[in-house]
Amino acid sequence: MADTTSFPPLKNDLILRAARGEKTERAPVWVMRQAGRYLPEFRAERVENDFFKICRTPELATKVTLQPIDRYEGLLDASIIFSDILVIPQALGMTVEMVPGKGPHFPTPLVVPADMAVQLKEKVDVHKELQYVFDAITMTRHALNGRVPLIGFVGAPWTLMAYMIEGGGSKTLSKAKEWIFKYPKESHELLGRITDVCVDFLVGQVHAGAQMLQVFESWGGELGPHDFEHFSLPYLAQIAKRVKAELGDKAVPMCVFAKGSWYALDKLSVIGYDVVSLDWTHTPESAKAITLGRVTLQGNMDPNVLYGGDEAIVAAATRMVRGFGSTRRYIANLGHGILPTVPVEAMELFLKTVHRVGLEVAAEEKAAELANDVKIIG
Ligand SMILES: Cc1c2[nH]c(c1CCC(=O)O)Cc1[nH]c(c(CCC(=O)O)c1C)Cc1[nH]c(c(CCC(=O)O)c1C)Cc1[nH]c(c(C)c1CCC(=O)O)C2
Repeated sequence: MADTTSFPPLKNDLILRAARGEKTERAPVWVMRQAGRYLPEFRAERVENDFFKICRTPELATKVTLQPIDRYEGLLDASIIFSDILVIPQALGMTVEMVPGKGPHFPTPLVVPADMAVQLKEKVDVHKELQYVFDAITMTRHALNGRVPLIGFVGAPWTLMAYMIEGGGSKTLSKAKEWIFKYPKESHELLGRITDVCVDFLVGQVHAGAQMLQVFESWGGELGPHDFEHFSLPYLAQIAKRVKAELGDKAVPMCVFAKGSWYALDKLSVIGYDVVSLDWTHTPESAKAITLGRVTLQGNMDPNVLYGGDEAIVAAATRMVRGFGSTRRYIANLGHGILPTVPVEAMELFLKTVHRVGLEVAAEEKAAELANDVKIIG
């Protein structure tokens, strides 16, 4: 049994403090999909091993999780466990393949509600189906040696339901949407069943060593405001509340990323998450005005800026950190995952710029505070 009781002490807790709303010396930074195909060392690993084999082999998942931490030594303030949101449909009994160059593929997606009874397990024991993720988390926590915190994650119920019905990526999500409009009751049943697995899985990840959690509602923005409120938000809320209740004093900060759901930002800031991750359709000013310090904001540079050359990267990253502010309730990130063909140097420049500007802004804030104190005393 892996040791989940005595992890090495944490040397950099910036992201945890930022998530809890405590002051930080500078904005912490990490990048969604930071372990992945833009890294030559990851591509080399993929020549040897199938995607889900890496996920299921704790030694390999640990190795790949650490690749960006080692390459960008001192520049990343968090690691995220190497896995995929689609391990939950697998745990529910579905077959998912990762087709190189194409993405995920379900050979037998759910077509009509009656398929649920045939294809999905009534009860999922996450310790039986997903113990390999827990083992990877525990092993990675030890291997990280306290350098940065380790983030665990799940896909949100609507996004997972959509994959399970579409059978893979889709431009319109018309099959998944047909379900919510034609079979609303059965859709809620499916969302509820996925939610139960998400909750058990997140709780298990924390017991295994995850120090922060992120819920990916990658297809949130495919739903309009009304449907988001019915088919996404209640399940996101349930996940935060149930995970925190089950963990009690072991609870860790939780982050929600509902890509495209700009209209839901106010509601997302009151459903139990500590952090709301933003895509690039928000300005820092409007996001701050809507959330009013109730949550920490994370994000949100357009990942495509990393194709724009040095000047564009420095300009956009600077604008982002200056806009959000560096020392309170902010975690720097991209507005979605880093893309597979981004040059490794572009990522490095992004991280270095966030550090440099973050420290500058922190120093300016300090100087302004001092000036204010002098005024008050004087
Ligand atoms: C929607 C989604 C998926 N997976 C994920 C999401 C939510 C985030 C988002 O919206 O981008 C989440 C995810 N996927 C992966 C991670 C862990 C690695 C990390 O973030 O550093 C995480 C957090 C590895 C991965 N997941 C996948 C790869 C590439 C697979 C390969 O090597 O062939 C990696 C490194 C495959 C995957 N997995 C998925 C897709 C659509 C694809 C193919 C397209 C793509 O690569 O972006 C589903």
